[in-house]
Amino acid sequence: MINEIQSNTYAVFFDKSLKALEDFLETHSYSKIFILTDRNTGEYCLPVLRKALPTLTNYDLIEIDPGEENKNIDFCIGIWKMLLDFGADRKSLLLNLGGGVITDIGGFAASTFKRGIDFIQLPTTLLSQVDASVGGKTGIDMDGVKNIIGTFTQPKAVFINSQFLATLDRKQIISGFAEMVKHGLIYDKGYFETLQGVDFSAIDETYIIRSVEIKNDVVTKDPTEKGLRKILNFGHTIGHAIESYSLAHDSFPLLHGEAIAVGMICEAYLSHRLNNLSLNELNEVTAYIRTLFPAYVFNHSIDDQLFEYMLNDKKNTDGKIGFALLARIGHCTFDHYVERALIVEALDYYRSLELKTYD
Ligand SMILES: NC(=O)c1ccc[n+]([C@@H]2O[C@H](COP(=O)([O-])OP(=O)(O)OC[C@H]3O[C@@H](n4cnc5c(N)ncnc54)[C@H](O)[C@@H]3O)[C@@H](O)[C@H]2O)c1
Ligand SMILES: O=C(O)C(=O)C[C@@H](O)[C@H](O)[C@H](O)COP(=O)(O)O
Ligand SMILES: [Zn+2]
Repeated sequence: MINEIQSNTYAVFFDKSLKALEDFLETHSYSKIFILTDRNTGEYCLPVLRKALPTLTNYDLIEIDPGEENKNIDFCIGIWKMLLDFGADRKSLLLNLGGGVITDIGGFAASTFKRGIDFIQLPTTLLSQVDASVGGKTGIDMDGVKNIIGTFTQPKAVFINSQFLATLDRKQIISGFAEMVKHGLIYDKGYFETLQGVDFSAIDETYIIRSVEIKNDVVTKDPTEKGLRKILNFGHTIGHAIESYSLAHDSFPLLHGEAIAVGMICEAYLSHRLNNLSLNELNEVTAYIRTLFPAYVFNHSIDDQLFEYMLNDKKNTDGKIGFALLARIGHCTFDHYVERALIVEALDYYRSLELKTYD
C-alpha cells in the first residue's frame, strides 16, 4: 500500500515498491536524470532502486564520499561540475539517493545550478526519512559551521522506502530516532510516550509516517522559518555547537542525532528554567534520552568554542542566542533569547549527569 502526505507543493510517498516513483518519472518528461549517491548508498541502495525500477536505465551517476565532513562547497562544486560536464539543462532532474548529507547537499546543488533544477529526495537513513528529506531546507557547512550556506527550496517529491533501512547500523538508527523523539517532545506527547516502547531492530513505518506528519504540518504552515518552524530546531542551538566541536576535534565525531540528543537535554533544562517545563517533565526527558545515548564528555575549557558556534545560529537576533524551548512535553515555543550564564548552567546540568560514556 502506498501512503501519501501532501505538502504545499509536493507529496511525500511511503512506498516500498517505488511504484509511485516510477509513475512520477513517467508523468514528468525530464531531459536528463542524474542520481546522486555517496559510496555507501551507491553500494547498498542503488541496487535496490535499480531492481525496483528496471526501466530506469538512462541516467548519469554522481557519487561523492560519505560523511558530514564532505557536506561542503568542494563537494558541491564537484556535483555542479559533473552536472555541467554531463550536459544538465534546466529540464534535468537530480535524484538524491542517500541520508541527510546527500539530501541537503544535493538539494542545495540542484537549487542553485542554472538558478534551479528539479530534485527529488529518496532518503535512505532513518534520520533523512523522518526529518531531512522533508521541508526544503537545503545546504552545506562552512568553516565547521552547520548548514550556514543554503536555500529553502522544496523538492518535487519525496519517496520513502523503509526497506532501505535494512542495511543501516544501529548507531545510525538511534541517531535518526533522536529527531523522532524531538517530534514527540515539540508536538505530540502521546507520540513521545509511544516511542518509548519502540524496537530498534525494526522501526515500524507507522512511526516514520507520524514523524513526517508532524514535520510536514509545521513546515507547511511556515516554510521559510519566519516563526513556528523554529520549534523543529529544539535541541539544535546547543546540539549544532556540540556537533561542530566534535567534528573538528574527535576521531569518531558524534552523529547529528547524537549531538542533538545532548542539545535536547541542555535545552530541556533551559525550558525548565525559562519556559515553565516542570521539574518532573525535565527529569522524564533527561532520563529517557539518557537511556538512548551514552554521555558525551566535555568540560568548561571548550565553552568559549561552543559559544563561537552558537553565535552563528540562524535563530539569533542582534547577537542574542535564540532557542526554541518546551513549555511542556508536546508543546514548544520559540524566540527565547538566553544569556551566556544560563547557557553555561545548562551545559553544567548535562555535565553533572552521571551517564554511561561512549567507549
Ligand atoms: N534539511 C533538514 O531539514 C535536515 C534535518 C535533519 C538533519 N539534516 C542533516 O542531515 C545530516 C545527517 O543525515 P544522516 O544521519 O542521514 O547522515 P548521512 O547522510 O551522513 O548518512 C549516514 C551514513 O549512513 C550511510 N548510509 C545511508 N543510507 C544507508 C543505507 N540505507 N544503508 C547503509 N548505509 C547507509 C551514509 O553513507 C553515511 O555514511 C546532517 O548533515 C544534518 O545536518 C538536515
Ligand atoms: O527542518 C527544520 O526546520 C529543522 O530545523 C530540522 C532540523 O532537524 C535540521 O537539523 C535542520 O537542518 C537544522 O536547520 P538549521 O536551520 O538549524 O541549520
Ligand atoms: Zn536535526
